[in-house]
Amino acid sequence: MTEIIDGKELAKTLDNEMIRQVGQLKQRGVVPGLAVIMVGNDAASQIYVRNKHRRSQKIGIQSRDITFPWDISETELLAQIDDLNHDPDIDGILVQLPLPKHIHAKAVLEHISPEKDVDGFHPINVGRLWNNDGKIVPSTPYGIMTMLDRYHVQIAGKNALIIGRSTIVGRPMAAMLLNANATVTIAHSQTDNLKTLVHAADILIVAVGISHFIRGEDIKPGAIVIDVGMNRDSNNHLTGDVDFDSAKTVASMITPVPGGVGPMTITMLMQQTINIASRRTK
Ligand SMILES: Nc1nc(=O)c2c([nH]1)NC[C@@H]1CN(c3ccc(C(=O)N[C@@H](CCC(=O)O)C(=O)O)cc3)C=[N+]21
Ligand SMILES: [Mg+2]
Repeated sequence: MTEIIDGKELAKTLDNEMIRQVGQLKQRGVVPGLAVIMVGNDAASQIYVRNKHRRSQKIGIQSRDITFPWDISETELLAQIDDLNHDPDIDGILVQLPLPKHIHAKAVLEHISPEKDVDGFHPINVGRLWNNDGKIVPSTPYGIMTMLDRYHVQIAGKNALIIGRSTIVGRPMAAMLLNANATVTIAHSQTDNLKTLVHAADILIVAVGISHFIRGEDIKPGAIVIDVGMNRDSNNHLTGDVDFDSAKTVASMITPVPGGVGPMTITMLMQQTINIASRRTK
């Protein structure tokens, strides 16, 4: 029987665990604070920021949304980050991506204090993760690791294939699976013989941004399939990188889209804000 990994349901379970954690912090006088900076008014980003705000309120995290017009200068944006870096009420700072072309995203991300970099995109946190000493790590792969853990997937010794090498999913996913003792392969658009690699994968993570890129016939029977894709079809419905219906008949466990990886990304953002707050000393 194929098991559906229900990210939405697991997110609810973890919300309740976080509500308790926040309650304990409040007894110490600590309220976790998350600042989300959005530049411009991209519709998809607005929905995502609103979801984060709602989830924060449910859990008891103080969330501060800061929106700037599309034409804000890089200097102004950096000044806002300086303020938040020094604000004792703020534990986590997230700058919603993508940023406008005239702003150097790399300079902005590197300006965030590594101790408040709740996305885990700062080079210090990237280095810590690859040293198997991660303190704050990217939320999407962390959410995937949490799903694998809570569904009791054995990772050590398994062939894990990640398709996609982005800095927000593929690369940190590889580091986390390596840290968990998988044998890790990263495939990408230049990879030869992808079909052979996919057929050998016990754990398959697909993050390519192409609807139905992987089908049931591609997969090793019994594989665990994690779909990171969030594509919009012609009816504006969300579709994954995996053809769920055919893959479901071959995989032993599989994540749906929506309701799989997406809800867990926000969950891990919240969890890490709480983790940072719990390290406060005063
Ligand atoms: N600095 C930064 N950090 C991010 O983590 C970040 C970002 N910028 N920019 C945009 C993307 C996108 N992203 C999503 C997270 C969760 C869902 C999510 O909850 N999806 C649900 C519902 C989606 C729906 O129905 O529209 C699901 O998959 O079931 C979606 C999108 C985080 N991002
Ligand atoms: Mg740019």
